[in-house]
Amino acid sequence: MLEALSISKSFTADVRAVRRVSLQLQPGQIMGLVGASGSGKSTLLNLLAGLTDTDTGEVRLHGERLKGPSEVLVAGHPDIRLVHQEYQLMPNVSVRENIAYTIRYYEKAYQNYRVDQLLRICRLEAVQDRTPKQISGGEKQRVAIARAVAEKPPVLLFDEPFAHLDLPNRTIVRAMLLELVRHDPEHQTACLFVTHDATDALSIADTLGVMHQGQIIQMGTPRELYTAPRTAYVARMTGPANLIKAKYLPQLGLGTDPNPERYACIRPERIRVGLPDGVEGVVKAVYYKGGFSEIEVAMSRYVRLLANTAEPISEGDRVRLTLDPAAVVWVD
Ligand SMILES: Nc1ncnc2c1ncn2[C@@H]1O[C@H](COP(=O)(O)OP(=O)(O)OP(=O)(O)O)[C@@H](O)[C@H]1O
Repeated sequence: MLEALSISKSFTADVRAVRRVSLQLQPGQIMGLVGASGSGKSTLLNLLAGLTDTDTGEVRLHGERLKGPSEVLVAGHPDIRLVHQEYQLMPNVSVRENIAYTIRYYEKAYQNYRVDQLLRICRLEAVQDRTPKQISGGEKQRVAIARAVAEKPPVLLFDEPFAHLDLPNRTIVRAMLLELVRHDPEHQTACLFVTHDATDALSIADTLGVMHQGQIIQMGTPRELYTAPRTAYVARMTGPANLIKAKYLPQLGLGTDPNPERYACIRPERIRVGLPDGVEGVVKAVYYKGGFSEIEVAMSRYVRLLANTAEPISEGDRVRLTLDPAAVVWVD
């Protein structure tokens, strides 16, 4: 198990990149951390991997304190693999050799078996003899993951595994991570990844944390964070959200709060479109999403709402929206 006990890291007096972060990562668990650019995600990963010294607090692996780079000759720990955004592949050898390199001390027959298995899971069989220069960004990302998991490390850390990938590649990488982490009963890997986009995190993480200004401000299951965000920031980081001041709720057919400036969060899919008793508004924008359209509706001078509809709809149309009181979550 990998544990962070109130770890902090400052670069200068006013750049406190990570502030008193605590977490526990168990074997077989996939944890996602979502945060905006600069929220401290990469710094936290480096602290957890033993590649940066903590100022205060400690990281523990299997119950033992992880030494920082100032205390050891070679920074890091053999049981923890960190996959960077830059992939760090060896440029002049083939994909196959890149993957085999991490398990070069194993018997040849096992090496071949394991590399074949990873090439298959990561869908790299067709490009195995090419060098990294001759493959796409998505393929490079998959080689980097294959390399990291080859030796079945107990802890895998990923910096933005889905960044720079197109939709088909995101889907492949997502399925790969699940297969590699979950479907090997003998080697339960603990996996943590950071991302600025919660879409993938919501679908594969068992536990999701939201980072803001160096702190994890809320942690729970993806469903908990999506349906019960405690702050407006968590609501926005985990998906599309209507954040409406309490004073505007009565005009939308909802009860209000004693504090008129308090925000209510309502997810777009909780708003019904087109019921006869709804409140009327004017469609200002239509974003086609495939199975449905997200529409932006002006309800008054001060209130615009996002809602979803599968019906054909155009800018300028008048629509009626019905807000379910049970869908309101008060946030700070
Ligand atoms: N080596 C460094 N020296 C000084 N400041 C740093 C250093 N590394 C990071 N920072 C600062 O620490 C804060 C957190 O940076 P970090 O890279 O951890 O954020 P991040 O959430 O990973 O961002 P991104 O998503 O843009 O990669 C930022 O304000 C950054 O400018």
